[in-house]
Amino acid sequence: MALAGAVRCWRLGAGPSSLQMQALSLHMSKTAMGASQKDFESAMNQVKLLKKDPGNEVKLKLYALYKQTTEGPCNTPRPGVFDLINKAKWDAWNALGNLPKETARQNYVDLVSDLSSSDSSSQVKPEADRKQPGYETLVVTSEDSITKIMMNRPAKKNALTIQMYREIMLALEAASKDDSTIIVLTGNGDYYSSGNDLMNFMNIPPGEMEKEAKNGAILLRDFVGCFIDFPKPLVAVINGPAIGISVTILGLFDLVYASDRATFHTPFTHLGQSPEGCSSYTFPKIMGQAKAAEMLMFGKKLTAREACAQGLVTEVFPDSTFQKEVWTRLKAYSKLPRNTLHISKQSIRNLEKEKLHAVNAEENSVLQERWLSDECINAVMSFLSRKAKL
Ligand SMILES: CCCCC/C=C/CC(=O)SCCNC(=O)CCNC(=O)[C@H](O)C(C)(C)COP(=O)(O)OP(=O)(O)OC[C@H]1O[C@@H](n2cnc3c(N)ncnc32)[C@H](O)[C@@H]1OP(=O)(O)O
Repeated sequence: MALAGAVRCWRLGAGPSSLQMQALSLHMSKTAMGASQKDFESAMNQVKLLKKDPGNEVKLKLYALYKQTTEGPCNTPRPGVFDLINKAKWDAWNALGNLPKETARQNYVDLVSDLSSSDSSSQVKPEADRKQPGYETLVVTSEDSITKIMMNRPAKKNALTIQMYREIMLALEAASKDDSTIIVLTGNGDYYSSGNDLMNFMNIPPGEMEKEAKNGAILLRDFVGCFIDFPKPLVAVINGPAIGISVTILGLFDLVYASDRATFHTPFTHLGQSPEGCSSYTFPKIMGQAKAAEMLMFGKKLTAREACAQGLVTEVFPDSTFQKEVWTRLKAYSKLPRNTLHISKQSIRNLEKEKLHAVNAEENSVLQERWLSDECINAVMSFLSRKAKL
C-alpha cells in the first residue's frame, strides 16, 4: 500500500520528493528481508520530517513501538493517576506485552512508511488539480480545511453577472456541507469586485421592466440570505478595489482582510440606487450613523486603512505580502476545533438573523422601485455609453 501510495504521488507532482524516495526505499528494504537497525534509524529521522501531525493515537503507537524495540517489554512502574501523559505512554507500551523486539522494529518502520506516504500525497497540489468542477464564473478549491471561492472575471473587474450570483449561492450551499472549517471569498486579478454587472440591466424589453425588477429583487434577496444564514466562518480576502454589493455584504462576514491597495466604494446615490446587503443596518452598527451615511448616502470611497479604522475591515496588509500573510493566518485558524468554531459563529450571529432577513426584504423592495426610476436608468445608460465611470 505504501509503495502504491508513493508511486501515485509521483504522477501527481513533478517528480518524487526526497520524502517519497525515503518512503519507497524503506518499503522495499523492509519487504525484502525485515527491517534492519538502519531502517529503524532512518524511520526515526523520517518521523521528524512529517508535515502533518499524525495525532495523539498514532504518536502513542510510535512511542510504544520505539520503546519495545529499544528496551523490550515494559519494565517500569505505572505512573500515578495525575501524571496523565506518562500514564498514556506507559499504557501504550505495556499493551505490546511480550512482542519481540524485531517485530516491534518492523511495525515501527511500516507505520512510519505509511505515514510518510500519506503525508507526501497530502502535500500541496497545483490549484488546477484541486479546482471543483461545475463553475464557469468562479474557481472553487478546497485545501487545508479551507474552501476558497474566487470570483473569476478579471477582465471585467469581477463584475457580478446573474450567473455569478447563482454560482456563488451554489458554492456557499456546497461549502456549508463540506468538511471545510473556513470559507473564503476573494477575487482573481486586480479587483476584488466592481459590484453588480451593469449589463444585468440591459436588453430588457420595455414591457418586461417591472417583471425583471421583481426577479432581480428575488435573486438579490436569496443571494444576501445565503450570507445571513451561512453557518461557518466567512472570510473576505479583499485583493483589490471593491464596489457596490461586494462591499455591502461585508457586514455579514466574520473576518475581512484587505490589501492596502483595496478601496471600498458604495456609490448608490450616483447610480440612482439604494443600499443592499443589509448595509442599511450593519454599517451604522459597525461604524456609527455619521460614517455610514457618508459612505452609503454620499458615496465616499474609503481606503483600506480608513475602512479598518471604521471597523469594516479586520486588518490591512501590504499588497506585496498580502496573499502570503493572509493564507498563513487562515491556515493556522483552520486548525482550530471545527465544531467549536462553528458553534461560536452561530452564537454570535443567530440573535441577529431574524432582524437581518427583515432588513434584507425591506432593502430589496425599495431597490426594486429604484431600478425602475429615471435616475437609475440614466446612470446605467451613462456608464454603458461610456460617459460615466466611478
Ligand atoms: C440581480 C441584481 C442584483 C443587483 C444588486 C445591486 C448592486 C449594486 C451595485 O453593486 S452598484 C455598483 C455597480 N458597479 C459600478 O457601477 C462599477 C462600474 N464600473 C466602473 O466604474 C469601472 O469599470 C471601474 C471603476 C470598476 C474600473 O475602471 P477601469 O478604467 O479600471 O476599467 P474598465 O472600466 O475599462 O473596466 C474593464 C472592463 O470591465 C467592465 N466593467 C467593470 N465593472 C463593470 C460593471 N460593474 N458592470 C459592467 N461592466 C463592468 C468595463 O465595462 C470594461 O469592459 P470592456 O473592456 O468591455 O470595455
